[in-house]
Amino acid sequence: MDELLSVAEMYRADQLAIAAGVPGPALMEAAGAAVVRAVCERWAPHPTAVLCGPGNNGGDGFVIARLLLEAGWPVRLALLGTRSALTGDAAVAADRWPGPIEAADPYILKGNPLVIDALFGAGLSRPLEGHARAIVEAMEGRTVVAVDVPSGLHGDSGRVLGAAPQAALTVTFFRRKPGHVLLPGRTLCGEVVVADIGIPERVLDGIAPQTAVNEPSLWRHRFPWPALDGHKYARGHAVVLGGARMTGAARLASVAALRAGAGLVTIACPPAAFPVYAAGCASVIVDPLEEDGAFARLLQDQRKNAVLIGPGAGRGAQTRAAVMAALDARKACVLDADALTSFADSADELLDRLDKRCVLTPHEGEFARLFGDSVGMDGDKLSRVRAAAARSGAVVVLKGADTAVAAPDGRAVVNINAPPDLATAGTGDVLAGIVLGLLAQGMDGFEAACTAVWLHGEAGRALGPGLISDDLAGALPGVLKALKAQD
Ligand SMILES: NC(=O)C1=CN([C@@H]2O[C@H](COP(=O)(O)OP(=O)(O)OC[C@H]3O[C@@H](n4cnc5c(N)ncnc54)[C@H](OP(=O)(O)O)[C@@H]3O)[C@@H](O)[C@H]2O)[C@@H](O)CC1
Ligand SMILES: [K+]
Repeated sequence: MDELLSVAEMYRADQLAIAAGVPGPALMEAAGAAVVRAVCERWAPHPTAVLCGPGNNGGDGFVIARLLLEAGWPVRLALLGTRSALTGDAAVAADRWPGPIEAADPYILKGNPLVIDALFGAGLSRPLEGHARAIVEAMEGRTVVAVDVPSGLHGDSGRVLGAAPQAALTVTFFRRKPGHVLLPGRTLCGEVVVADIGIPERVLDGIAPQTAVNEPSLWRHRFPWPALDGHKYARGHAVVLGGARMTGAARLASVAALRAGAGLVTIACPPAAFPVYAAGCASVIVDPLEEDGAFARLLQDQRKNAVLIGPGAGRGAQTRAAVMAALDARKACVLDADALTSFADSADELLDRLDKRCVLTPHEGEFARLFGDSVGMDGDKLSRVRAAAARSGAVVVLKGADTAVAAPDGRAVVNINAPPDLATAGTGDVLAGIVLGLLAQGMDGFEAACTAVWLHGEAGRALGPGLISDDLAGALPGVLKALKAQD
């Protein structure tokens, strides 16, 4: 599993490693050596400027400078702050640096050296200002290797505090932090290498990380592959509420639910729209809702076990009533788009009714409308999605290029396989449909959401540039086949 450790958890990992008998200076030496290894694998000896900060990130810098010098590289080292202010492991590392210590001024970057950015790492505590900021800004346009994180990037949030350089390579230690995968951090890090510095894996038992990169090892063992003696009803009967006008959305979702493995999919729609839906995918059942209350009656069929409401549903009382009918019927639910926005003025009415079999799939705008009052929009993506899941009791998928998924019990993942080509109309409807198809097959809400987000990203990658949302479901069989081959 690819855990993501918060800054606090990373400090705890260091402490537990030291308590287990790995000396702090050995960790710093290993960290520096790992950076040098990664640098030497990518560049030939090259004039290099190592910029060291006042803490242990700077200590890593002193180790790096010494090892590069020993390897025959032309190295200059500059320190932000004074040598006498260095303490602990960083002071030990500085003692072992045989060369001069220059002041960290932009002039040290003259001649365009390779820059090793060891100014600030996990200990960044406030926005960069003044001198620190000036030296970070002077790195712009140069080849930067970041130690742990690009200085100024916060390891928990992925946000820039003041300024941060664009790195070509970031070498971090033991495990990545959320800031390496959340935007804009992920972009600023460039290539990320995770180095083993001798922290024993078992320290994770004492940390019990709740955050991970979304990858198949988290949920593959629960994927509902059809059984040889199964029949279609064993694979669930999913229902999609179709709207009167924006009919494409429900059609995209229904096909995606089928491709994700649902045994049957029904679109329930206004009678006037029946011809449009019926002319769609032949594998989808279309059921016109002839009279008031017809949707609730349709859901009385116990075999219909999962419901999607939102894509193209229209905003307002009718959609709110449909959501309440699905919740009253105790179905597994996916609520997306208009189903979320319809509760913008009465968020608590919805949030008080949800449970962990409900999956909400908002983008940032929908999230703001539903959770703006309870959770707020100031926190980073991971904190907000976690708070939203805790508030609602539901699984929340906060979409974007760095989609994050949280369960009400505190678990969360960040998804990293989605290509930018997925930023096109209708792809959210497909995602909601995949979640629906997995819920119908009995997957639990959090696992269904994580699986769906990953499958959606892989389908996007398989198609690449030029993809439109109509293509995505058709790419799922190839993605599923490759996933199955990993078993
Ligand atoms: N055993 C270990 O622990 C290992 C740790 N390792 C390495 O240690 C790094 C963490 O080291 P760290 O905790 O010393 O923090 P670090 O990032 O160097 O910064 C702290 C200093 O910066 C200062 N400062 C902060 N923000 C500032 C600002 N905006 N503007 C100006 N100053 C600011 C802050 O000042 P203060 O907030 O105290 O006033 C303090 O002086 C980690 O990223 C990894 O590289 C590896 O060697 C593996 C083993
Ligand atoms: K750094």
